[in-house]
Amino acid sequence: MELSLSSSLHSTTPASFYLSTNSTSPPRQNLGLFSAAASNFSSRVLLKFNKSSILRQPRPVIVKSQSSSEITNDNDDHGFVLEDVPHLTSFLPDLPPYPNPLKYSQAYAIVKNTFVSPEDVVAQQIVVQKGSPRGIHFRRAGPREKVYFKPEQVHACIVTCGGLCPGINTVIREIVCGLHNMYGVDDVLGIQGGYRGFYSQNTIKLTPKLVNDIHKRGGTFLQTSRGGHDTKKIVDNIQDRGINQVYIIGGDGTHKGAAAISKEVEKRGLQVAVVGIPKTIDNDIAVIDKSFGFDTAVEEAQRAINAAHVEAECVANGVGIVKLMGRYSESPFYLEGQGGLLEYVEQRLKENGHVLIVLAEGAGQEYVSQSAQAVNGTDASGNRLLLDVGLWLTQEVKDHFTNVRKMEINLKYIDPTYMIRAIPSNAYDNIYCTLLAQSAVHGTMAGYTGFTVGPVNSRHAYIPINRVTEKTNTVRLTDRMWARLLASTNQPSFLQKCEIVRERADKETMEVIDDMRITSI
Ligand SMILES: Nc1ncnc2c1ncn2[C@@H]1O[C@H](COP(=O)(O)OP(=O)(O)O)[C@@H](O)[C@H]1O
Ligand SMILES: O=P(O)(O)OC[C@H]1O[C@](O)(COP(=O)(O)O)[C@@H](O)[C@@H]1O
Ligand SMILES: [Mg+2]
Repeated sequence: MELSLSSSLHSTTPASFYLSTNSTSPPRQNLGLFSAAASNFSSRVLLKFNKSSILRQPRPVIVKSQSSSEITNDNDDHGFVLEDVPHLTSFLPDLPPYPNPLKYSQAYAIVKNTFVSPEDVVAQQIVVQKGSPRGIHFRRAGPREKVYFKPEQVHACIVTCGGLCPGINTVIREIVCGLHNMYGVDDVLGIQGGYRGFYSQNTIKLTPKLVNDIHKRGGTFLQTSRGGHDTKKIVDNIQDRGINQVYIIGGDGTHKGAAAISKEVEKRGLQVAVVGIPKTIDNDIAVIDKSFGFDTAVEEAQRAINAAHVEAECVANGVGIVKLMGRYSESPFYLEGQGGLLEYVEQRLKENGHVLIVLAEGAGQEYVSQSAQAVNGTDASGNRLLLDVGLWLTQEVKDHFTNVRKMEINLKYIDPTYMIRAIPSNAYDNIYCTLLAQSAVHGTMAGYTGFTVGPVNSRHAYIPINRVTEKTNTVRLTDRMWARLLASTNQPSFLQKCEIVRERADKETMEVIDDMRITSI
């Protein structure tokens, strides 16, 4: 049995490490953690349903911000809440609807239920208790009977922002092909180089022929960038070019930018639908089950972990260290003394002859900054710049065993981070990306705007953008998911007693907050 001390790639994970008795098992994915906190709940825009009437109407009727007391007192709908997405008609009431041409498309010719019922919604929580409020729901994604764009009027554009992630090219391809094959839309523009590409780069006309094979390649066909979001310049450009559908592929930062664009579009009263398609290998986007590319990344990470494992077990006192991406890693750990990482590594070496450590790039930053030149900076998008915890840990482990313990070890450090995110997506992610892209196309054609798409409890939904930007998914060390990992790997938590008490207290506080929130729905 080998020790592998790992952090989660899925990092979602605030936790720094996990130990695995089987280094080939992939890190577990984060399954849609409930992310609403009482503090921002009352300020959220909610559409309360009268189920029998409002749902039948194709567009939202009442959108209002409700105080928690209003929510508590309304028992008519058994606590049913729809967190709706904006519709172009909410600020352009005279916009005419048209019959959806989809049923005339080759693909849908024999489909019985072509359109999603306007009454279909997706529940955010599917584990409920008898008598509990019905809770938050999102509109189900999919084609609608009425559309608010004639195909020949559509001037769409696609932009990709932030870090790379397997599957971006599949999403681009499927938006272009979906618009063309399902709706007969021919005018799709690629904005090159991220947000700044709107105002500083050439554009490229995207056709099904041009993008036909791009899903087989890693990266983004359109290039990407960090920083450079200038809402005014971007919307000026959208207006100047006559663009009326904007498909924005990116992570949390990109979605903040998309929200700003959508607001500005509404302020100017433009018929422009803005949709975000959530992307990140960090799998830390709130509400949705899992972000595309994550599955591919986990698979690829295993190759690095396996290699480190082979290297470690084939020598005496072999130590393998693998660093994976995951910016926010908040689980504290310590090196020295009783219960520390070094003591545990030694114990594993004595028991098994080798040890494997997998850590998140965001882990232990406070230690690295003590020994290295602190950068304390941010990248062009405002994300914290990280010091190399892998190199730091490598040095610490070497020093400890060579100089303090006088033990000979054989250490190999592998940093596969950019290799992992630069590969093409696997079959699972390709199917997922196709669904995301087609859902986005149906949503914008139906006139929805300021939304993002993604699976919620396995059903694709239209989610208000602010829901995915207001909070980042993290793995809570006090949740059963983390305990399952510890139970599977038999690793210690590396938390000191006081931290365990603090974590538990946080959990209890969170539970009280959750209770308050549920009561108030
Ligand atoms: N708060 C924000 N408001 C507007 N634009 C933002 C904001 N945060 C990030 N962006 C823009 O979104 C783009 C991508 O953000 P970044 O954080 O690099 O990647 P990701 O979207 O993958 O999280 C960048 O061009 C950045 O300027
Ligand atoms: O070196 P870069 O390009 O800034 O990317 C590093 C970061 O990008 C990521 O892969 C993804 O981050 P985003 O989803 O915010 O783009 C992080 O895991 C990592 O910290
Ligand atoms: Mg991000």
